[in-house]
Amino acid sequence: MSNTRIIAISGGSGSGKSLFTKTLIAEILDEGMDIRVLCEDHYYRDQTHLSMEERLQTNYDHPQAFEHELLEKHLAQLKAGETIEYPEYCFKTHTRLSQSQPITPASVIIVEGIMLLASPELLPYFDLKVFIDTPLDICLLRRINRDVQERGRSLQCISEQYENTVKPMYHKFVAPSRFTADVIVTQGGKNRIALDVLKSHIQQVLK
Ligand SMILES: Nc1ncnc2c1ncn2[C@@H]1O[C@H](COP(=O)(O)OP(=O)(O)O)[C@@H](O)[C@H]1O
Ligand SMILES: Nc1ccn([C@@H]2O[C@H](COP(=O)(O)O)[C@@H](O)[C@H]2O)c(=O)n1
Repeated sequence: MSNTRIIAISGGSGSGKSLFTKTLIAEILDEGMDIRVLCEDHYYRDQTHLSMEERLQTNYDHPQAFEHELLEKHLAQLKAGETIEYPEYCFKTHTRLSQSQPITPASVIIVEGIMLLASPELLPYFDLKVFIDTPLDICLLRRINRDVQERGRSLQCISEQYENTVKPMYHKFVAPSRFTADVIVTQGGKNRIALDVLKSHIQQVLK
């Protein structure tokens, strides 16, 4: 049986999943531990066959927007001690890139993403499920800054997407998925006590 432990970190867009995960990973790697991180965003479906206009119509906040079949396969492979080819995704073109990156197995794998806990097919892979619970207005403010600076979006495009898909899908899929979590974290990516709790859990697992 595999000793690999998979930790899922979920929550709304802008809730602080990436910051929480990056902080955790940096501190754990500093201590020389064996850990990898996967981001659900890399598993958005490829859309190279669609026009830009069609890509802009896609609902990126629905579980079907992700190729969860591939993520599931990769989690099974990592558990089985196999190396995976981790896809790359571009938020500016809304497509998957042609290159991928090999990721070798490790004792602990952290996966972060909005729909992880809303996807029943993925739940059996997770040994620990964490939900970052941040009020939606704070998520939106953070998302505006990030999407303008890093994802090449205009304010108009951000507000239309928020009204049409991000907000309704958050209420339909993401918010209810918190009830599947083992741990709920408030205050986003800067919750020092939650980071310490997760770190000591991982240290226990790796003993
Ligand atoms: N507790 C926090 N306080 C202030 N800013 C935060 C906090 N958590 C995250 N952020 C910032 O908010 C933005 C979105 O956070 P991020 O971790 O990328 O969210 P997610 O991965 O959930 O979409 C980033 O610029 C991040 O640095
Ligand atoms: N082509 C895409 C793909 C996704 N999005 C948005 O990204 C959000 C999820 O990523 P986080 O890092 O913020 O968790 C999701 O809410 C999608 O709306 C996009 O805008 N374009």
